[in-house]
Amino acid sequence: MERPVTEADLTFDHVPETDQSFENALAKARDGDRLTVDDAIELFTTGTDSEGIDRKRKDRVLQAADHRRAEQVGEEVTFVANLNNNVTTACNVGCLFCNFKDAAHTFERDTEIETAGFTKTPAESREIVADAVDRGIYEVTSVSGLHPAFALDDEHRELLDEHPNPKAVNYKPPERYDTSPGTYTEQVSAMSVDGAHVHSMTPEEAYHARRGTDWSYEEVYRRLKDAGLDTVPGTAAEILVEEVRDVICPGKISTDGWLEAMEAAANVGLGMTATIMYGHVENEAHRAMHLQRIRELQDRTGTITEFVPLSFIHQNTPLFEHDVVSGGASRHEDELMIAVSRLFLDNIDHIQASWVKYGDEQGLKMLSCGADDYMGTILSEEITKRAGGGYGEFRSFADYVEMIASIGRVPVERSTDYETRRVIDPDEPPFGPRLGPKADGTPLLTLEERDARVTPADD
Ligand SMILES: C[S@@+](CC[C@H](N)C(=O)[O-])C[C@H]1O[C@@H](n2cnc3c(N)ncnc32)[C@H](O)[C@@H]1O
Ligand SMILES: Nc1c(NC[C@H](O)[C@H](O)[C@H](O)CO)[nH]c(=O)[nH]c1=O
Ligand SMILES: N[C@@H](Cc1ccc(O)cc1)C(=O)O
Ligand code: SF4
Repeated sequence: MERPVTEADLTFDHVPETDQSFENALAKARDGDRLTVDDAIELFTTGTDSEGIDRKRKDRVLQAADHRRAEQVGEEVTFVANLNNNVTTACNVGCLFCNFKDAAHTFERDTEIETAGFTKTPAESREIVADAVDRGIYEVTSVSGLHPAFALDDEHRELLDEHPNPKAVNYKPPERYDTSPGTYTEQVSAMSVDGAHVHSMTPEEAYHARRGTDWSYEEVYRRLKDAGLDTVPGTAAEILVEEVRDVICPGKISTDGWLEAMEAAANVGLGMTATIMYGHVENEAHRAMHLQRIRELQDRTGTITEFVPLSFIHQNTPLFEHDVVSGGASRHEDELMIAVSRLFLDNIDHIQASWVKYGDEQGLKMLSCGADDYMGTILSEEITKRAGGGYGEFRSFADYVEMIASIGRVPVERSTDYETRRVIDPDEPPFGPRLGPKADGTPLLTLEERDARVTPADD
């Protein structure tokens, strides 16, 4: 049954209305012309001239995107041997789509409440990454809550300790907490084990890492790069339109702030991904405007290696629990999101299909709707799982090769920046990984499989 939508009620200035026609927009997409926001709205809605998604028109959009993918990047499907290591769930930003966070006061020493979350010290992060590097991974993705004790580095810590109003800058000293996350630079350098690629520090985290100072984002990212940061995850983007952010994440960095931080990361020579988190309160006009902001950013920087559509996982989130939304995107909307991203973002080579969000079967389908990257092994997942997603936390190279070969495409192991690639022959197991400092072709196993291997038999 449809749940009633509450009053906050979502009357938006931007609505999916255009002077364009679906057929014109599709013709432009097929010809490779640069699409406008109106064109994208027509493709997302399969025509604003009719209600709902028209299946036949949708299939034509997906075909155009699949065709563009083949022209632009060929038949290879890439993936990476990586680990997610999130440092802390402590966060007070209060995004209404998020259930990853735990209220920061539950982590304090003198509280009666037992926290449901976690914080890792830099030494703990290092151990987790070192163990995964031994298993063959070579990238660590690390995104975290904005723990009030986190500082960029020792100098930032001193400034925060001397700040006249620490509360105003969301700071409490590490002594107040059971476990201290240390500083961002300590965490980044701890995770750079044996040259593992560190993919971390979203614009929202970079904002936290300069709070209470007059440092530029360039200054922050430069220090992080010196500590071992390699690339930046373009999450925290959500929908880059203020009227949507006002509803789903009023406490978060603004659209302009996000763009400024990303441009600064690019200016100091860091590569990055970009994302959209869709399927909640936004409409097709917002999705199209978001794509335009990403395309303009890439025109200025050229440093975005891939675009990752993140389908909103609704089950355990405040937006769903408070009846602001009645669910996430439909399968048709998911497919159109991938396809229109491919057609609109003519300056970004790779579109990722996230199996964490879509599952294996639908993730695989996305590879024929415009996507050409199939994410990574990740070994651990907290954000989607806590939101109620149930598609698991690990894909082995054997799974990847089997799935990709089953749709007649070519499995390719890649580095995070796509600079290094290894084409895998599905007839030549074991499949690896092979690109990491300790990756020798031994298959990555689930922890259970690994334990079963090293535990001697009882009898
Ligand atoms: C959980 S945050 C962690 C990093 C940092 N706190 C930040 O906001 O950038 C990372 C991203 O996860 C995504 N995310 C969070 N909750 C989600 C949900 N319920 N469904 C889909 N994506 C979600 C959002 O795009 C968010 O920016
Ligand atoms: N799409 C999701 C990712 N993507 C991260 C990738 O695996 C990889 O780090 C990136 O391609 C850079 O090389 N990670 C998640 O945890 N959840 C996702 O939905
Ligand atoms: N997709 C991001 C990383 C990420 C995405 C979603 C998550 O839930 C967590 C992390 C990137 O590749 O840059
Ligand atoms: S999305 Fe990030 S900033 Fe927002 S509440 Fe979740 S962890 Fe905090």
